[in-house]
Amino acid sequence: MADQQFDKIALIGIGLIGSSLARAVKAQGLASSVAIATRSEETLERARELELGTEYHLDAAEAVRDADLVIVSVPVGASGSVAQQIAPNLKPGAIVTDVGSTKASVVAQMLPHIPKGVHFIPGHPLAGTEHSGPDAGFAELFRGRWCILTPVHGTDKAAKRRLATFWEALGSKVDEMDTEHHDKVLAIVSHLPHIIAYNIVGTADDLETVTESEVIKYSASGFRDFTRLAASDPTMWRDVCLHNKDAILEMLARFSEDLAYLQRAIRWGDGEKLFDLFTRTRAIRRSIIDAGQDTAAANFGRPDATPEK
Ligand SMILES: NC(=O)C1=CN([C@@H]2O[C@H](COP(=O)(O)OP(=O)(O)OC[C@H]3O[C@@H](n4cnc5c(N)ncnc54)[C@H](O)[C@@H]3O)[C@@H](O)[C@H]2O)C=CC1
Ligand SMILES: O=C(O)C(=O)Cc1ccc(O)cc1
Repeated sequence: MADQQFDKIALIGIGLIGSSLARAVKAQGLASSVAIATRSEETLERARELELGTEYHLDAAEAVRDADLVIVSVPVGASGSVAQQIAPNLKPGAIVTDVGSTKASVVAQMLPHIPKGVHFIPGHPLAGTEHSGPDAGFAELFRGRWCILTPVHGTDKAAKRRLATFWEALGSKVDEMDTEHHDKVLAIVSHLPHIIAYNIVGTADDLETVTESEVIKYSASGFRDFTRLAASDPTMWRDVCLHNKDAILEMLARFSEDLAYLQRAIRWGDGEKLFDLFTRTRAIRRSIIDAGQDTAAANFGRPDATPEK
C-alpha cells in the first residue's frame, strides 16, 4: 500500500477506466474519500454494489465539491460538457485531469471552463481493453503501463509532480509531451490499429463468397486479434475518430500509400520487396519484446487473457 496522497478524489465516469482507477485507489489507499459520478442511475447503482467509492452522485458538480483531485473518464466528446458542469464547484488548488485517448481536442474543450487557481493537467493512461463499463475494470490495469501527461503552458510544477506521483503509485511509468505530438503518436500506435481492425472485420462480414459461419469457424489467431480490437466500445471510438481527425487522416494517407506499394509488390510477384518489408517489421516486434512491452500487445494487462504463444 502507498501513502494516502489526497483527502478526496472525484471520479467522473465509472466505466472501464474510472472503475479501474477506483479499484486501484482503494487498493493503494490513496485517498480517504472517493466520490463517484455517472449519468445513469443503473451504472451508479452498480458502482455502489461494487463498493467502488465512498459517495455516489448523479450530478458531477456535486461529486467534485471539496475534491483535491478530479479525474474525468468519459468519452472524449463529452469532456467539454463535463468541464462546464463541474467548473463552479471546483476547489481552488484542486487538480483536474482526464484519461482521454485524444488530447488536443480535450484541452480545447475543457480548458476554457477551468477556473483560475485550479490546476488542469490532461493525461492518458496507455492501458485498456476492449471491454467497457464498471464491471470491466481491475486494479492492476495501469501496472507497468505508460501514462502520458500533456500539460498546458505554465502548469504548476508541484501539481504536475503530485499527479505523476499518483500515477506512479498505480504502477504506471509517466511521460510528458505536447498535445499535438501525443495525438500523432497515438494515431499510429493506437487509433489506426483500431480503425484497421474495425475495417477488416467489417470487410469479412460483408463477404459474399465466404459465409459468416466460416469466418467464425476458421478464424486464425491473426483475425481473432483483430476481432478483439473491433469489439471495443463504439461510442468511445467514434469520439476518438471525430476528435483526432487530422492526425488520423494523415496516418491513414501514409498507410494507404504503403498498402498500395505492398499491393503492387504482390501483383508483380516482387518477392524481394515483400521479404524486405516483412524482415523490417519483424525486427520491430523483436524490439518491443526486448523493451518488455510484449504483454501490451498480448493482453494489455488483462489478467484473464490467454498469453501469446
Ligand atoms: N477503453 C480503453 O481501453 C481506454 C480508454 N481511454 C479513454 O478513457 C475514457 C473512458 O473510457 P472507458 O472507461 O473505456 O469507457 P466506458 O464506456 O467504460 O465508460 C465511460 C463512462 O463515461 C460515462 N459517460 C458516457 N457519456 C457521458 C457523457 N456524455 N457525459 C458524462 N458521462 C458520460 C459513462 O456513463 C461511463 O461511466 C475515454 O475518453 C477513452 O478514450 C483511455 C485509455 C484506454
Ligand atoms: O485493448 C487494447 O489493445 C488497447 O489498445 C486499449 C487502449 C485503447 C485506447 C487507449 O487510448 C489506450 C489503450
